[in-house]
Amino acid sequence: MTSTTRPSPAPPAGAPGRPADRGADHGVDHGREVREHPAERAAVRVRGLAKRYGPKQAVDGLDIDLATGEIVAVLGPNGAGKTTTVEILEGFRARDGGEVRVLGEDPARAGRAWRARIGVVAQDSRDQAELSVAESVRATARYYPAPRDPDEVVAAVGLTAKAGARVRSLSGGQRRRLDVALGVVGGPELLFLDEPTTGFDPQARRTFWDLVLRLRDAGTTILLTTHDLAEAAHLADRVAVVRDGRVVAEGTPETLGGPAARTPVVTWTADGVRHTERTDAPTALAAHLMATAAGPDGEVVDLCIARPSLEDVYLGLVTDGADA
Ligand SMILES: Nc1ncnc2c1ncn2[C@@H]1O[C@H](COP(=O)(O)OP(=O)(O)OP(=O)(O)O)[C@@H](O)[C@H]1O
Repeated sequence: MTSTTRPSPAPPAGAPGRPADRGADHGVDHGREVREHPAERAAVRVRGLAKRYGPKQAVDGLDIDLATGEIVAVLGPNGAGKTTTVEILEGFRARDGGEVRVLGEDPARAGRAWRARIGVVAQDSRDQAELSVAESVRATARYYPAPRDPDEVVAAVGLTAKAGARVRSLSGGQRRRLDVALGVVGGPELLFLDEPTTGFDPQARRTFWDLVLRLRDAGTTILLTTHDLAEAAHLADRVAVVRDGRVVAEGTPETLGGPAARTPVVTWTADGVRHTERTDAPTALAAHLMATAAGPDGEVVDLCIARPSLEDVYLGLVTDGADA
């Protein structure tokens, strides 16, 4: 990820409603299925986004949509163009080409009222180090017309015990939780979460996931970038895989990559050799192995039948030479 430090989202606006309708129609664009949403349900609509840094085409014709009230996880290898894309959607970076609508406006021209409707949890934020946790959250809440209760937000991210501690004294994971608190205290309609659980311990990560799902259930639209495939599988309604500056696959965590990518894999050991076979009939193969490859005790050694995980499918999509 690039190490740009973005300004905190700020100021006031008219209080927005937050419809929770998450339905969507479907269409086809550039040979890839793209979900089309009626304008009033589209929180984000991006077509043909392009951004170049010198000779590097960082974003190269990227299309993505988010319907109001859904969580979309953007996945992709280092340097794929995720952060650049997100920063353009947040209005913190200019684009070279393409159409972008975020909450109905072009981020390149949107003003303070629009900014107050989005929340940003960036990767790197180091301001407010001398304030306490509670002071920091209250100070940020004051920028917004309809903020959440700061104490409730501190509790929701599990920092009540640290409410009086100075920000600079927090551990890395605690600081990340505070970042999340600062991103959501304004009550955003659309929340950008950039690798939000980096440095969280497993329990804190679970607590955070619950918070994100509660925000989604209350109608918040969430764009999540993460390298944590378990996080994407747990949280996302849809995932989009970015490679070389464009979306090469998208779908639900259960259907990404299509049926072929989900073919079960049977592995077993015979005569000291590990075997792997992909088959749509794993039970029949297991029965065959039991009849032919079982040892004297009737066991097939280390027999395992598994459906490829989201991580397996993702790696197939982003590995060099993969047919995406
Ligand atoms: N400010 C910049 N100046 C020059 N090149 C940049 C700049 N920001 C990003 N790049 C380059 O653009 C490409 C896309 O970077 P970006 O940070 O968007 O990728 P990413 O998908 O977010 O990566 P990561 O997963 O590592 O965070 C990379 O090749 C990166 O080196």
